[in-house]
Amino acid sequence: MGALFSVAEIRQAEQAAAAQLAPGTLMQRAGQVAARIAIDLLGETPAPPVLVLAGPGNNGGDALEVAANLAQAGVDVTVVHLACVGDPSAETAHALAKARASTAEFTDALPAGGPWALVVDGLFGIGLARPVQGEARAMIEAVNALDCPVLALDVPSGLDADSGAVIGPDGVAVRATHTVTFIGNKPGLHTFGGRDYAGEVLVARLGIAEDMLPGASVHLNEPHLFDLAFVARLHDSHKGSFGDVAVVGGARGMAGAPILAAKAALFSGAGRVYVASIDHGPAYDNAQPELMFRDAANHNFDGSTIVAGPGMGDSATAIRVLARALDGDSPLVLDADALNLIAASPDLQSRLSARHASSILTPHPLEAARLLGVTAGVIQGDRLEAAREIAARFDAYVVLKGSGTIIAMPDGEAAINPTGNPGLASAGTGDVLAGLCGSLMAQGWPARDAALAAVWMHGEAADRLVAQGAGPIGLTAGELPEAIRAVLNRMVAERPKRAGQPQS
Ligand SMILES: NC(=O)C1=CN([C@@H]2O[C@H](COP(=O)(O)OP(=O)(O)OC[C@H]3O[C@@H](n4cnc5c(N)ncnc54)[C@H](O)[C@@H]3O)[C@@H](O)[C@H]2O)[C@@H](O)CC1
Ligand SMILES: Nc1ncnc2c1ncn2[C@@H]1O[C@H](COP(=O)(O)OP(=O)(O)O)[C@@H](O)[C@H]1O
Ligand SMILES: [K+]
Repeated sequence: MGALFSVAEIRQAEQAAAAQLAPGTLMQRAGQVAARIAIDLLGETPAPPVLVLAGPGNNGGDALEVAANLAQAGVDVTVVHLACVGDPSAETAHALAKARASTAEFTDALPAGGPWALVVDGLFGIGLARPVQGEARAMIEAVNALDCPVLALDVPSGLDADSGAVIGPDGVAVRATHTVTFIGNKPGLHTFGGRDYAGEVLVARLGIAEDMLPGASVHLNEPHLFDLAFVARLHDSHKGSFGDVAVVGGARGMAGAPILAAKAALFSGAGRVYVASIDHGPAYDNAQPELMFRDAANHNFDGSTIVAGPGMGDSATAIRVLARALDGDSPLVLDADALNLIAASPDLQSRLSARHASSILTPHPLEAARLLGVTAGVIQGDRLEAAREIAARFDAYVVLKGSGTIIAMPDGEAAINPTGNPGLASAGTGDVLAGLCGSLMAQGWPARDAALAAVWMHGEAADRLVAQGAGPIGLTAGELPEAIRAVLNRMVAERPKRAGQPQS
């Protein structure tokens, strides 16, 4: 469930399956299933024509199969086919002959006409090797200017199915409303540009047996991955049963960031929440008087889960307190300035690598870039690989934030998060996520489950707020903790009653 496969893994499965089938079977199945989806998308509306774009390779072959199937179903179809330089594959040649023999109308250039009821994008799939240029590029730009549903076959043309990056320094890709992806789901449809370019993703296995695909090391982040960690509360419990969280941060001028993290910890069930301020912090927070304020330099963190970084700054005190936190045996969440300080200090890096207790690192792409000594562009170019590299380097759980957040485990497993929306793109939402991660660990959750669940619930909370009209425009970080509380309580209530300590 939710497995994601690299292009190399899909290619292997495709070859193994094709060897056992009559030539062209997989392409015909792809054409049939995509045509059915196209007909569903057309709905009841009679008959503006469907435009099918067929590229030079086998993705184009799929598109030609779709065109033939749609024509056979009585749909008015126009096909633009970009012929390949050499000979097409035998199955593509066969699909071309079939489409030519159908009622589908072929034209050489993108017709100026329309309106189209639907565009089917079969220009390029997983075989795209370089940036799209020339005629195909002009077609993609024209399709992106249309206001109709677009069904991409396998992958939106121009998108890298492994990474979610548009191929090329100045590349273009089709912005689809729907993508039917073949054989197995692909990571690039769910992270970085993937969510914007792929739209709704449907997986068509093409009848390929599960055992033809390798065991996946990457999955969509779904509740079944962290289900066992949800526990109902016993009546016979007290605040000490649910752990202490200490948020370390709040240098001068940045006192709000740790308060947001602390509020998230409080609203997600931590028993006691402290804000340990780097500079002299407030005595208390009028809006959240449950929070206890301490001076970080003198605070004893023993027994607390530490969330270090929100608004922490780079003072000598910040470095000293961070070194102490890294050396201790408390579970630790490292965010924001804590990550920047670690990136700049080989000494702090070795303290992090040497930890025995769990650490969750929550970098955004620029913080990840600093940790690896590269640019944010390099990180975004392969988010999965970047998150895994940081996890391996520091033997830690890594949450690489952004659209399609990656959660990478030190053992190489990874997940891509499907919840959340651009309402989260505002200051402070990352502080809330860090506080939530810390709170779940303080309540006894293993770091893996805490990272997966925190990211999922944080996004789900934002999605619920948007559904209520509180975003995406103008959604504030301060609104998230209450929405997260609702998500968390619902998750616990909906699951089989399991009281006591979380299990994994
Ligand atoms: N062979 C089969 O039986 C099956 C093929 N399938 C489809 O086949 C696709 C993969 O097919 P291919 O390997 O032929 O690859 P694609 O069709 O994705 O693209 C490769 C073709 O595009 C050309 N090309 C690559 N980059 C280009 C660029 N920037 N500008 C212009 N031309 C460029 C190549 O020379 C080649 O002709 C999958 O994505 C899937 O849609 C699936 O239906 C599964 C079954
Ligand atoms: N476009 C988006 N879609 C989904 N999630 C997003 C988007 N933009 C930001 N987020 C999420 O919002 C949070 C932002 O965190 P961060 O960049 O650290 O901000 P800050 O430091 O201001 O709190 C992360 O959880 C990130 O994954
Ligand atoms: K495509």
